Amino acid sequence: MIETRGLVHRYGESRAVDDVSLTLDDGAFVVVAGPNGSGKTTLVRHFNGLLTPDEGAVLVDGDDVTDHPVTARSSVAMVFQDPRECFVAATVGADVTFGPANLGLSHETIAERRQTALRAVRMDGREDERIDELSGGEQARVAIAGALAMEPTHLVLDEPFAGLDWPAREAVLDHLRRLEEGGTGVVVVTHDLRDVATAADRVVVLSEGRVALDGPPDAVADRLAEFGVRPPER
Ligand SMILES: Nc1ncnc2c1ncn2[C@@H]1O[C@H](COP(=O)(O)OP(=O)(O)OP(=O)(O)O)[C@@H](O)[C@H]1O
Repeated sequence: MIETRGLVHRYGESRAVDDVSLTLDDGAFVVVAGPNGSGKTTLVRHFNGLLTPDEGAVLVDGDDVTDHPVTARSSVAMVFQDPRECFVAATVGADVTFGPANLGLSHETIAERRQTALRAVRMDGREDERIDELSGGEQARVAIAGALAMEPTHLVLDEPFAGLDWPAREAVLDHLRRLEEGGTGVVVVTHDLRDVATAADRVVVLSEGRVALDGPPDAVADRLAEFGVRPPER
């Protein structure tokens, strides 16, 4: 479970996240939406301790992430908006293997995880390719595979569909749905609900750093446009 309590994040005088209290259950598919600059990225970067609260706290499974950053990072995997921020190795296979190898798993388990993760994003068979020679969409898929291979209790993806074509979106979304059914919490940042409406259990809409709407997609759908969020198609 990820919990924020009265979370405030400031950049200078301005409050990018302003008193946000949320509880995100394991096994839920939560969309964080809102207009540009509403604080989505800043909020989710607190979920695994990448940022430090100016006020309030963030807890992962009851532990304050500021005091337990290592636990937070192994429980909550993050895929950044710019996939190049995620990479730690030169080739596809080495990158996806890095996280599980650090967990001290057996070679067999690591290979299985790499295979499953790459298949989920339709990048299997491309282990030896250099990441810097891939297209933006392919890089995004490798970044997602790297997070999937960690088999975290929560997976947080910031605008994961931006560079992907439809087949890749569908493949990733299918895999996210399966993860959620298996008990993994999934958090997706987006400003277009059409990508995720069929999978989402809950939509949290931020406006100027505050929670403006919070509920199941159907319950919030009519008010999304007010906050610059593209509603799901019906
Ligand atoms: N490193 C930073 N330094 C100063 N201000 C920042 C920084 N990062 C973000 N901001 C500001 O904080 C506010 C929230 O930004 P944030 O990126 O969290 O919003 P967002 O909803 O994710 O936006 P987008 O949809 O454009 O990615 C914005 O006004 C932004 O300009």
